[in-house]
This record gives sequence, structure tokens and C-alpha cells, in this order.
Amino acid sequence: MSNYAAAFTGEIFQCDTTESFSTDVVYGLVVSVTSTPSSSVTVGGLLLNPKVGTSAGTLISGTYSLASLYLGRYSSSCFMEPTGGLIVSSGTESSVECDMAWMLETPAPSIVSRQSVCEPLATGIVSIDAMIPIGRGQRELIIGDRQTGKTSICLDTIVNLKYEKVLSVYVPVGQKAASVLDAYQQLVKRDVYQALAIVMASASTSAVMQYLSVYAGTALAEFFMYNLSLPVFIAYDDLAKQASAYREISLLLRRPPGREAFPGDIFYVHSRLLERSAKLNYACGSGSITAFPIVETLAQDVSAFIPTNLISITDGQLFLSTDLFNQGIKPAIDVGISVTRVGSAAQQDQMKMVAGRLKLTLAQFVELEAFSQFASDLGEDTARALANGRRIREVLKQDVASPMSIPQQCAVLSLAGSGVLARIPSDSLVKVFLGYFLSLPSWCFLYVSTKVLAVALIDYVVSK
Ligand SMILES: Nc1ncnc2c1ncn2[C@@H]1O[C@H](COP(=O)(O)OP(=O)(O)OP(=O)(O)O)[C@@H](O)[C@H]1O
Repeated sequence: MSNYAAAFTGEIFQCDTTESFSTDVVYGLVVSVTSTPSSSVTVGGLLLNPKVGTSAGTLISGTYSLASLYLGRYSSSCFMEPTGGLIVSSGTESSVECDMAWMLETPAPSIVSRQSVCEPLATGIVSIDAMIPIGRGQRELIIGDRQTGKTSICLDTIVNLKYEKVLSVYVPVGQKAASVLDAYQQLVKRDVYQALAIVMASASTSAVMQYLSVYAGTALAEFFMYNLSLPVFIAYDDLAKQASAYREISLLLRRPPGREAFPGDIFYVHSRLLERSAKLNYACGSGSITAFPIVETLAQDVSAFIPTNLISITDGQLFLSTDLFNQGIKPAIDVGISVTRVGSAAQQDQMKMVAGRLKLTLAQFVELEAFSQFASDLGEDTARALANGRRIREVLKQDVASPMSIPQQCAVLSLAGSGVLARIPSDSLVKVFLGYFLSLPSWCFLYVSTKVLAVALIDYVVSK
């Protein structure tokens, strides 16, 4: 665009349509303003609703307003487009009352308005809550190849957060609309829709929508964090697709390509997004945004450009391994290379007591198991350590849609640590025992100790 000298980055402009019958207005977003030595200004813009036609020579006018979403309390349970249009709303039309316009791009909270991560965010997944705990306000990357259970971890966390009174925002980027709808229906069936907002830019939408959707999702999360002081959880599924959409836009804007043809500012695109997740201090309302950005790798290559960028921006990563997934160890979290840099400060004391040595025990077991493949006869101690490790691994296996509360997790892990599970003769019976154990009503534990109950249940399972 030329002769549009007053433009500023992030401004919304509008242009005339070429279709005489159309009453729609075409809106766009200014993304670059460059001036040449001859003092002419060239403006780069992205059309937000390109289905309505425009052509060369179209008259453009600035609106002097920044890209914003109109949000209200209704937004806590809506299924919307990045531009704010509702796809599905759980309320009636009269309940859609907008409180304020919230800018898509806002500065991240300053250091003064933050506090360090101090409250735990329970995912309901034992291996995460015990060994890689997450705190409210943390950014934890979920990284792994395709079909390794990345989305399932986010959806299970969203289900568990319903019990923790945390609002969830799910931002699927560049996925099939049918799979997003499927995930939405699963969540609705599990009664989560009242505290869940979805901002969807499916694979059939333009690269512009896919690029902007993550900012729209964050704006929605910020609206609740700042205005209602709520803890919010946001999952970006996935940022590699958003980066590809941004690459497409940048190449069309003739920006110089860098490594893997991504533009030079791709790190800034992700860092300014993830810096908006924070734990606010008491004076600012104590709200928080916890982010789970997902990134897909190719052949477990974590040294690719986008994964390395995201690893360095986030406060830890959950690495999902294809090998573990294929061996039936689900969730396939590779505990050896998964880390949390801040969450352990927020882990519950009772969990610290039962899971303190779990990561080390599991790492020693994996090493021992690898070496024992070559040994013909094993010593008694080694055989016992191997059997114990196998049982712990069984305990850590968890199906989708079966979140466990923190007291349940502590009870199960204390049993695994105390050696009670050694009474179970085969590994396959561990799951059967756990099924019975977790279905016991909580009042049972008031009268009988956990260990006595477990021993009685094991005898029952073995006798069956
Ligand atoms: N803990 C689990 N137990 C059993 N099945 C699981 C578990 N986690 C994931 N799955 C199954 O694995 C399959 C892939 O899961 P999911 O879609 O979450 O993976 P993904 O990595 O997000 O995939 P994509 O690369 O397509 O985004 C699904 O069929 C899901 O039901």
C-alpha cells in the first residue's frame, strides 16, 4: 500500500470492496511501515476477511485503532474465531455482552507486577505432578513427534482444572476443523465447557488467522487474569504451525528469509507471546496465566530451529517419546530429558515427600534394564530392583480421560515406594489393583490405614 503515511503497526485499516453487491467491509491489519530515501512510505498489510474481494487500486483508509477483541464474561465459555466471531456459544444471544475491547498485542506484565511461581497447577497426570510439577504462571513446552499424545495431555489437564477452578483456553492452530470439533465434543461430554474457551483457526483458514489466533487466545486469557484475577491455563496446539503461517506471510511481504526460511524475527514472535504468561503479585490481583505451548518435531529432532527457540523461551519441557509410546508406556513422557525449571518450588509438601526420589529411582531402573538385557543370571538385589522399577512404571501408566487428584496420587506413590506392590505377582495385575484402589470411597481411609487397605485389596485381586 502506498500514500498511507499515517499508518502505524498494528492499526486496523478498511478498504472498499470491488464487489458492487457486497455490503461487507474489508478490514486489514498493518504489519510493516517502511519509508524509502525518497520519503515515500510503503505499508504492508494483512487482509482479515479475504473472502470479500479487493483489487489493485482499492481505496484504503485507516481507523486509528489497534486490533482488539470485544470480550465479556460470556467469553469464558465460547468457541470463537481469532477475530472474535462466535462459532459456538453455550449461552443465548442476549448473554453475549461485551465489557471491553482488549488489544490482541499487549506488553507483557512488568517485573514489578509479577511474583515468582508459588502455587501448584495440578494436571491430574501422575508422572507430571510427581516428577515434573507445574506451577501457576509457568510456561512448559510439550514437545514430541506426531501422534505421541501431546494434545491428550492438554485436554486431560483442562478436564482436571475444572476441579481446580482454573479457566482454560485452548488454541488449536492449523488443525482439521473435524478433529477440533471432536476434541470439543469430548470436553463437553466431560462437562468442561463452562470454564473453557476455544479460539480456533483451522487448517482451512488463511495464514493470517493462524498467525493471529495465538495472540487472540492470549488476549482472552489476559482479560480474565487482569479483570477477574482468575488463574488461567492456555494451550497453544501447535506453535510450529503458527510459525509456518508467519513464514508464509513474511515471504509474501518480501522479508528476507533466514534459517529454514523463517524470518529473522520469529524468535521475537514467540517470546513476546509467551512472556505474557505470568503470575501476578497480590497488588495486581494474584491472577496467573500458565501456558502449555506444543511443538511437533520431526524424527525426535529437538535441535530444529523452532523447537530450540521455544526450549530457550519456556521454563521447562515435557518430551514425549515415540519409542515409549510404541512400547505402550502412555503418557509417553521421557522423564530423563523432561524438566521443570520453576514448578518444583510450587510442589505440594505431601507430594514432595512421596515423590522426592521417584525420578532418580526411575532413571536407575531404565539404566539397569538396559544393562540387564546382556546379563544371563541376575543377582537377587538386581532382580528385586528391576521388579520394583517395572511396578513403578506400571503405576505411572495412565489412560486418557482418567485424571487423579493429588491425594490419590500421593496414596498410590506411597504404596509404590513402601514396597507393598511387591506382593502383586504379575505386572499386569498392578493396573487391576489400581482400578479397585482408586474406586474406593474416601471415607474408607478415615478408618483403615492405606497400607492395610492395599494389602487386603491385593489379596482379593490375587485370589480372583
Ligand atoms: N495416555 C494415553 N493412553 C492411551 N492412549 C493415548 C494416551 N495418550 C494419547 N493416546 C492416544 O494416542 C493418539 C494420539 O494422541 P494425540 O492426538 O493426543 O497425539 P498428538 O501428538 O497430539 O497428535 P498430532 O500429532 O496428530 O497432533 C490418540 O488416539 C490418543 O487417544
